[in-house]
Formats: sequence, C-alpha cells, structure tokens
Amino acid sequence: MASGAPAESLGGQVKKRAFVTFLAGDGDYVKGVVGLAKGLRKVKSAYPLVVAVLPDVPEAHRRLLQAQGCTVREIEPVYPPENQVQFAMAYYVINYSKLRIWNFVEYSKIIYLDADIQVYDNIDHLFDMPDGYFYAVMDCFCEKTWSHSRQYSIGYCQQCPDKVAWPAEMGSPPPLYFNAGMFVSEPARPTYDGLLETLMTTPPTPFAEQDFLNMYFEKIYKPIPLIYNLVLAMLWRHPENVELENVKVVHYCAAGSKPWRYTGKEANMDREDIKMLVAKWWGIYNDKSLDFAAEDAVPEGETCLPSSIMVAMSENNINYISAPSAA
Ligand SMILES: O=c1ccn([C@@H]2O[C@H](COP(=O)(O)OP(=O)(O)O[C@H]3O[C@H](CO)[C@H](O)[C@H](O)[C@H]3O)[C@@H](O)[C@H]2O)c(=O)[nH]1
Ligand SMILES: O[C@H]1[C@H](O)[C@@H](O)[C@H](O)[C@@H](O)[C@H]1O
Ligand SMILES: [Mn+2]
Repeated sequence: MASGAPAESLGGQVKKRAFVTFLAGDGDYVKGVVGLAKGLRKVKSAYPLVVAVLPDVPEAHRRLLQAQGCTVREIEPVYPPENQVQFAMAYYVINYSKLRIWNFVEYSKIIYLDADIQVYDNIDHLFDMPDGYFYAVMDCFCEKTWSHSRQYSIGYCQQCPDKVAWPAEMGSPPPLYFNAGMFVSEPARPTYDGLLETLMTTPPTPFAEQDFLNMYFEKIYKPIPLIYNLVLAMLWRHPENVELENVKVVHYCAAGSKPWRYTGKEANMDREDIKMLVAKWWGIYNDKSLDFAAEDAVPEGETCLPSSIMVAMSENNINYISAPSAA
C-alpha cells in the first residue's frame, strides 16, 4: 500500500483508485484493519487504504490507523427502515453504513475489503477490469448462518448447483449471490443516491446490506474467481472448488476464525489449513518491517484534514434514515 498512488489519466481526467474498508466501534476489529494495511503493503499494492469509520471509533484507533498509513474518513451511520427482522448476526445492522462509500466520488473505482480479510497476493489488476460492473465472489449457503434461507432448507448451494437441483415447484433458482466482504465497484453520486433512496423502501433482511447490495446490483454483478475472497467455510464445504495455493485473498468470516479472537475451539477451527491461515495472518500483523514508514509515501492530502472537515465534505445534503428501535 502506498499513499502516492499512480492515477491513471484518461482524456485528461485523473482516475483515482483506492482500497476501502469499514470500521465500527471501539473493539478489536481495528486489529483487522491494521493487519490489512500491513498486508497490502507487503504485496506492494500501489493504492491507499481508506478506512470508513463510524463516529464511535475512538480517536486513539484513528491515530493508530493513520500511523499505519491509512486514510481515515468518518462516515455517518446508515440505518435500514424499521422492521422486526432477525439479522444473522445482530451487528450486521451497522453494515448498512457501508453504503456511504459510494459517496467517495474522488475515487473512480474502489476495492472494498472487510476488516477480517487479508490480502496475500497483489490484486491491483482487479482495478483494470471493465467499468460498469459490480465484481465479487459467489457466496456459499452451507453454514448455519444461512439456516433461515430457502437454499439451506433444501441443501442447495450455488457452489455445487448440480448436487441438489433447484426444485421446479420452487420457481426459478435464485440469482447468483455474492459475499459482500470483498467487491470492486465505482463510487458515483447517482449510485449513492439510488442506494440510499432504495434502502428507505426496502425492509431489512438477515444479511443486511449484503442482501441489499445483491438485490441492487443484480443486473451488473459479475462473479470473479474464488481466489479473490476465500470464504473459509469453502475449505470444508466445497474443498473441490478451492485451490489453496493460488488463493490471494482470505476472508476470516467463519465462526471462530477471526485471527485476533482465535481459540481453536469452535467447529472446524482445529483444522490444519485453518491453523496455517491464522498463523499466516499473525505473521503479517506482527511483522514490524511492514509498519508504515512516512518517507515511503506521497501524502494524498486528506489524511491531514481533521475528520470534522472530512465529514462536512462527504456528508453534505444527505437525509438520514431514522434508527430502528429494535436494533
Ligand atoms: O464490531 C464490528 C463489527 C464489524 N465491523 C466491520 O464490519 C465488517 C463485517 O463484519 P464481519 O466481517 O464480522 O462479518 P461477516 O464477514 O460475517 O459478514 C458478511 O456479511 C455482512 C452482512 O452485513 C457484511 O456484508 C460483511 O461484509 C460480509 O463479509 C467487518 O469486517 C468490519 O469491517 C467492525 O468494524 N466492527
Ligand atoms: O457474509 C456471510 C458471512 O460471511 C457468513 O459468515 C457466511 O457464513 C455467509 O456465507 C456469508 O454470506
Ligand atoms: Mn467479514
């Protein structure tokens, strides 16, 4: 990761690119972001890591991230309209705030990565894929987190669509569904406005903004290979689809797999491949040579601005949606 990112110039227009992640709260996800910043540096990514932080991220964590070369940008929370949905995880409700990143319009293209993701190989080439699409990796429906779904109830997974065929009486099979922990997209004001406007009339569902983004971008979604977002459950659910030695991006999303909380006790967590991947994450996190060295970077500018100014710049003219009482 470098702050002096090369900007591609097309027809005189400068096209800036960035990796973007999301941070909420004062808990330990900040470790994930530090790890990610160091991982991107290790693979010599040419683009900055922008961290979209909610107001509840403490100042000390913001400073820590800036000291790791990240660009910190505060965003206001986004809440879905009120209803009684059961999220697959209660905290998924805050993930609707991720929609703010489509307002980061100084970047023409972004690669979004969850804080529980690590990049083990350079993926800058993903920025060069044709514009106009939403790129992400197809999800797996086999874990218990999916037990609310029609797919899970009949044992159907899009990772092996021939194993259990979609029954004709259930209508046409659901559209391809991506995991929203990693994606490539283009911030743009019309998209941002469209997302927020549509959200206001869209009741929340168990996978929160992931379901919403799947719905919103359905027509322009293009699946990319699994190596760009290895959802760990793939290792035991669909091993035949995984080429572990070629994997570039690992998503520590399976229950018990977050490296900074790993105990090895949860289901599947004693597997050798999991132990290896957790150790690999720690290897980067603990590598002092990957700490940010200011002299390596040409500042982008916005890292130096106080967050209050950034908020004023990014959050102009936005109508906030009222918070759900049950969240
Ligand atoms: O206390 C928290 C909780 C979450 N996060 C941020 O929110 C992201 C999503 O949380 P998890 O990574 O724990 O969630 P999963 O990977 O299980 O969730 C998946 O489903 C979610 C549905 O809301 C999102 O789409 C998410 O991007 C996708 O990977 C984190 O990576 C992190 O960036 C925080 O900063 N602090
Ligand atoms: O985004 C979610 C999350 O990562 C879960 O942990 C996983 O079980 C799901 O497949 C996925 O949709
Ligand atoms: Mn995640």
